[in-house]
Formats: sequence, C-alpha cells, structure tokens
Amino acid sequence: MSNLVCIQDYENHAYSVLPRNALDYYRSGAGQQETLLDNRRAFSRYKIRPRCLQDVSKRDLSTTVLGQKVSMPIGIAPTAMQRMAHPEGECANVRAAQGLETVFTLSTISTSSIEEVAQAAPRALKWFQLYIYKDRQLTKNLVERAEKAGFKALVLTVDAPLFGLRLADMRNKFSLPSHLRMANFDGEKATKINNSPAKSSGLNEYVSALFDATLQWKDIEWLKSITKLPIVIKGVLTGSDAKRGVEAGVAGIWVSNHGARQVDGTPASIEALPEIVQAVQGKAEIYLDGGIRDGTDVFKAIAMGARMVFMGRPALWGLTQGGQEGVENILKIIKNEFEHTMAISGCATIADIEPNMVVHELYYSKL
Ligand SMILES: Cc1cc2nc3c(=O)[nH]c(=O)nc-3n(C[C@H](O)[C@H](O)[C@H](O)COP(=O)(O)O)c2cc1C
Ligand SMILES: CCCCCCC(=O)C(=O)O
Repeated sequence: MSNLVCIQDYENHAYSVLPRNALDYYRSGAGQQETLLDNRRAFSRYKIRPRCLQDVSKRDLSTTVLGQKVSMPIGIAPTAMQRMAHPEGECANVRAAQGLETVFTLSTISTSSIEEVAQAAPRALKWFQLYIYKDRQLTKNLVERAEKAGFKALVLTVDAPLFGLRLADMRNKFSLPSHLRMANFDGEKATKINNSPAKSSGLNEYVSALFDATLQWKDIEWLKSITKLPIVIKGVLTGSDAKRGVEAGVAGIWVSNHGARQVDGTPASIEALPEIVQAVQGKAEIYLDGGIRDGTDVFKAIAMGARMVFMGRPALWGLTQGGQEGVENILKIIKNEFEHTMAISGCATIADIEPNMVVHELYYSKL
C-alpha cells in the first residue's frame, strides 16, 4: 500500500486487520508496560550531532556480522508464531531478509519449521534462536537440525527462565489458532497451546511446563560442546552479565529487554547499551533490539556501539500487509531513513559513524 510510508503506518494498519488474540500477543509488553513505552521514549533522549561538509555522494551501508556480509546493520529479531500474521509466516519473513541481504533470526517457537525456512530462502543469512527445554535431547536435536539446515549462529535467549506476565494474553487466555502448530515439534509440544484449556495465558503454562528454569552460565559450556556454531546470548542488560558472557566464550552479546515483555521496569535497551559496550571492550560483537522504528534510532544505536540492530514487531506488522512484500517494504523504509540520516549527518559509511556523534540530551542542559 503506497500510503504506508513509515513503520508506524504499518503498525496502525496491522491493528485494524489482526484478530484480537494475535494482536494483543504481538503488541504487548509485561505488566503495566512502562518499559514498552521507554523502549521508544528513550531514543528521543539521545541527540544526533551532524558533521557538515563531508563528501557523502557515494554511500555504503554494508557491514559484517560474525564474519558475514550484510547490506545494512538492520536485521530481523526472532518472534514466535508468525503465521498468525500471514499464512506464510516465517517463510515470507525470511524471503524478505534474503531480498534485502540481511540476517533473519528464526524463533524456536515458529509456525514454520527449521527446514521449511531453510528451503524458503536458501541464500538468506539465517540465525536460530534457541530456548533450552528441560528435555536436553530435544534441545540438542533442534541445534543439530539448525546446523544441518545451514543456520549460521545460535542465539540463546537468556532472559526467559519464566515467561513475563502479559496481562492482555492472560485476559484473552491466549491459545494458538487450531490450524497452526509449533512446527519444530511433534506431538504434545507442537500443539500444547492450541485451544488449550489454560487457566490464564497458555503461554505461561507452556513455558513453565517445558522450558528449563535451572539454566545457568555453566550451561553455555554444554551448548558449546554440542555445536560448532557461534553462540550469541540475547537478553543482556548489564555490564556484569555481558562480561560473564565474554568469559563463557560467546561471540555476540544481544542487548535486549525482550521487547519489554519479560520484566516491566527494566531499562530501555538503548539506555543499557553504553554500560555493556564499556564492559565488553571489543571482545564480542554487540547487537541491540527494542523499539527500533526509524532510521535515526539505528544511527543512534550504531554510534553508541552496537554493530547491528534488530526489529521484532515491525516485521510482524509488515507480514500483515502482503507477507514477504510487506516485510520488504518495512526493511526498505528503515534502510532509506538510515541512509538519509547517515548522509545528512556527514557519514558515507558505517565506519564514519563515530561515538561523539550522539549525546544524551543532558549534554545540552550542562552548557
Ligand atoms: C510477538 C513477539 C514474539 C517474540 N518471540 C520471541 C522468541 O520466540 N524468542 C526470543 O528470544 N524473543 C522473542 N521476542 C523478542 C524479540 O526477539 C525482540 O527482542 C523484541 O521484539 C524487540 O523489540 P521490538 O519488538 O520493539 O523490535 C518476541 C517479541 C515479540 C513482540
Ligand atoms: C509458547 C510459549 C513460548 C513463546 C515464546 C515467545 C516469546 O519469547 C515471546 O516473547 O512471546
């Protein structure tokens, strides 16, 4: 739709077409949703300091992540159950990422299987997000399947020993529509939350029953012992956890509050970023998600030390508007906004974006 010109337009459109159960699941944050608001508000507290009179006639937005080239430092974060947004769900999303030459991260809780996604976009740079199940053999099988299907990294989510309390899902008694299933599993694990007779949200019951809440730092050793893929830990919000990740040998630290869906009251991810950059000292790559909706947000995150940013909900809103084409449009819009921000701020390449080009607004009140 040509009158949808920014991500907010796509979000507004999605609100008018998605069924309530799915819309609430996609948009919700935890608790009173303070952090959800903060993920957006915090970006506006950082200001861009443009550089004038630079030659920006030739521009290059490309970079590398974990040694692989991408056309821009903006990728797709893992979000569960994408076929509620479009019949082709994750397969449409990964094709869009392939078209824009960027990373697609597949959720463990996908409604298209690892193999379907690999087949849908063989040339895409694909990462697999991992939830560790109490059943370690089952977890090991997921890892082996992702490796065999050509996924290039494992993104271990470390912020979800339990599931956040999302009030709308509890009120709706969320369940997955009966024509869909969790496609990476067989039997009960595939259908446990279809029309579940949950007392509250079927999501919380699923996670409590099946995910391993005993997970500790030492389990990263176990994960390393069963895979050759680089490991990224997702959901880090403090410098001390980032350091522990580096000591445990991870290749990437993904700064995230899980789209504000786990603990309400955590900082916006952009606020947490500087502490983590300082702690990591360049010993691992740093990524960030949470509230990225505009090219200026991308610029700020890169200037502040992220190598790559990821978007969760925007791709879901894109899916509701034509599947693959909708997600491609979302990616093109933000890429174009980012390119404009770079050029008008005097940066022709990603390397030109320097830390001193973004300051907290308090900088100006001290002058
Ligand atoms: C509907 C939805 C489902 C999600 N599912 C997962 C998931 O399966 N695994 C995971 O690690 N994170 C999941 N996340 C968190 C995202 O990966 C990401 O951290 C978050 O969406 C980023 O914030 P944004 O939506 O503001 O871009 C989910 C987020 C949403 C909104
Ligand atoms: C079926 C329960 C787990 C869903 C995991 C998705 C997720 O992380 C989210 O934030 O929602």
